[in-house]
Amino acid sequence: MSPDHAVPAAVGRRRRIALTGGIASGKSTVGRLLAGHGAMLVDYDGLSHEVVEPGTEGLRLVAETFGSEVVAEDGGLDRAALAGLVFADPSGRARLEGIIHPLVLAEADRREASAPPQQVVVHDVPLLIEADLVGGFDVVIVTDIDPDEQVRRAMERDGMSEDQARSRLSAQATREQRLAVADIVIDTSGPLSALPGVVDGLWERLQEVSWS
Ligand SMILES: CC(C)(COP(=O)(O)OP(=O)(O)OC[C@H]1O[C@@H](n2cnc3c(N)ncnc32)[C@H](O)[C@@H]1O)[C@@H](O)C(=O)NCCC(=O)NCCS
Ligand SMILES: Nc1ncnc2c1ncn2[C@@H]1O[C@H](COP(=O)(O)OP(=O)(O)OP(=O)(O)O)[C@@H](O)[C@H]1O
Repeated sequence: MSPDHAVPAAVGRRRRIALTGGIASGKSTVGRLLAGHGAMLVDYDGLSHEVVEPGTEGLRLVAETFGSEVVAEDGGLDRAALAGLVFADPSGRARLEGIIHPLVLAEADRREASAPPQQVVVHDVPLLIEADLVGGFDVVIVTDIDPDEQVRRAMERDGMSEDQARSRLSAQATREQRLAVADIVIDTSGPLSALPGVVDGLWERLQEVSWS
């Protein structure tokens, strides 16, 4: 955790925390550990998959926009085919985001609305900066590692080629842009085994926030 970033006094009823970071920077791992402490976790990547499941309006709109080549034989979304299109083409990516983001944001609101008033709600939002969502949260947590290590981890976790990993990275905000909006920075460059202890400290720090 960076000592340079003070946690601000928070506003609002529920304790709304944004957890962001670039691809394979460790967001989901930190999010799961926070959920283990009692936070409600709203996983935007997970929601972005749910809103295009077979039979959804989301999948219908994506197929209408990008054509049958992005629909797999089983009727589900061919995610690899769609990734190949949109990460090579910013205008295609903007069209996809125009379909997916409103659906994800509406569902995220619904999930949060089911939480009790004092609940800490952690929104795992990969594109917090890109989608201009920073202002809606009490605290912004950023998972941070060197971009070359992100590429290595994405390749190992997802079986991506280096080109594929780098094209996702270049579709995202820069490390500097993220650090500029962070209230709390979690350095995930260490071993995975060190992260539970780091998140224990993070949880304690969140208890000290003066929520109003
Ligand atoms: C193109 C798609 C089908 C590729 O699917 P795939 O299973 O390979 O990736 P998945 O959705 O699991 O995302 C993995 C990671 O890729 C990165 N990523 C995803 N979408 C984007 C995007 N539009 N811009 C930049 N990075 C992105 C994020 O770091 C994310 O954590 C998918 O990423 C997608 O639908 N993207 C648009 C929706 C979106 O913006 N999702 C981000 C969270 S709301
Ligand atoms: N110290 C560490 N902290 C977090 N993750 C680590 C660490 N060391 C290795 N990893 C690995 O890095 C990979 C990426 O982690 P994770 O899935 O949490 O990232 P993410 O930011 O949620 O990724 P994405 O946005 O692409 O879904 C995982 O395979 C994880 O096990």
